[in-house]
Amino acid sequence: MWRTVWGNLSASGAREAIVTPEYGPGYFTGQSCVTKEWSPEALWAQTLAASAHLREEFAAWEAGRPPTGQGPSPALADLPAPPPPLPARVCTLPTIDVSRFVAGGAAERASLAEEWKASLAEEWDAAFSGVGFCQLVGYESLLPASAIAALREAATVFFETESREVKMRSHIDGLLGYLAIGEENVAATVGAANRVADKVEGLNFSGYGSELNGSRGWRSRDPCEVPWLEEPFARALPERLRQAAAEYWKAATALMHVLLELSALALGLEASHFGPYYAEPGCTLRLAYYPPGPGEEGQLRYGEHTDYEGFTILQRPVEGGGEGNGGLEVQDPRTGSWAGVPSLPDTLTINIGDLMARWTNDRWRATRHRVPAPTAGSAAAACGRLSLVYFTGPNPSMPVHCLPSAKCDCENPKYPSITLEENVQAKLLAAQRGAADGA
Ligand SMILES: O=C(O)CCC(=O)C(=O)O
Ligand SMILES: [Fe+2]
Repeated sequence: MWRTVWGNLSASGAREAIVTPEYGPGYFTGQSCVTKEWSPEALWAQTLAASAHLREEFAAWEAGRPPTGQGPSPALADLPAPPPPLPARVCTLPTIDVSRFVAGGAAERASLAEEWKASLAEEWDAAFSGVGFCQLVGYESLLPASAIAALREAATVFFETESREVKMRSHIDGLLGYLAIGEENVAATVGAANRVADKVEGLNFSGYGSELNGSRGWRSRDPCEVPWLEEPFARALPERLRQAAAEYWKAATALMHVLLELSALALGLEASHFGPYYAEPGCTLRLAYYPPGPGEEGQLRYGEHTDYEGFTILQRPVEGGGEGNGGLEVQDPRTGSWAGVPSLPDTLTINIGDLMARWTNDRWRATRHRVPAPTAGSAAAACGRLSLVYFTGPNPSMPVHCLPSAKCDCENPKYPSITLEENVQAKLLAAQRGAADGA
């Protein structure tokens, strides 16, 4: 957990010095974490060399005494420039094959060999306790390639050929429905707003309204129905896209329920543990279209962030993960360096959101990720990129607190209970504040 030991290091341009038991001390600037390009060793050396005061604060923190909050330290003005950023790397995530697990219904899953299930559950737990991401294969019996292809095709036609006027018929409030370029600066949700808003267009389908757009609650009485199907913003979409999104929603929801059973087993809980929380789940399907071109100086396709909810089911185009190709990158939380994540055909990427990290008492990790701009003139910059992002989450108004599992150290919960709605709203407010001060 990050701890602030001393705020307002204004002499160095940093706002906070932070110390973590795992990664050592470092600095946050007003807009982004400069520590992310520094190795823990370099940070440690720089910090200690730069400020005797900070050293005292760190010692106080280690000894359990409160920080003095005094400052600024003149020595910090002389901080040497950080070392150059580490080159981006390509990282391979654990690949998990769920074909046997998803093949039948709950009864078939219950009859699978316990040893085999335990080993699958262990892989699942290890992926999310480690990097916080995995690549999923063998899911097609629930989310068939045809549902993916139909939605990719209809969404590509929408984003690439419809006029702004047609798109804006589905615009609501910049949160649900259509989002134009310039409406999101997602890095503001982690206090690292970029100078220029993200170069992305979006189409968000959600089962819930929110206070922010004046309509709260589950939109459908029947949880098997697609809750947003009759909403005016969905009705305003080309019919082929509305239907393709509805088919994808149903299939991805079915996959989510089975992955929740696997998650429960992985955390040492009854397979059905998550059922009541997900009867009217707080899911959002986000279609994200990143137009061609490198963007402006300082502009990303989608800035660094963690997802807000349970786990995310991400369907990406096939991409190599190389530097400058404008695809997904994840951050190594120990060093802050970024690595591209290749995407192979018939593979989904699954990652943990904040709420699930909190629900597991931080056993599972919500890892920062981003989509940088492609290099100017590259083949990647010549094409648009489409992702189908299904954010899964429990009923937005059901409080979640540390899961009753020894694996989550439930005797020592780190956080009070919270609802999905509160968590998401806190992030949105942070984003608004960050966007106002930052970008
Ligand atoms: O487009 C991608 O690969 C990632 C999108 C993403 O991280 C998100 O929508 O939260
Ligand atoms: Fe994300």
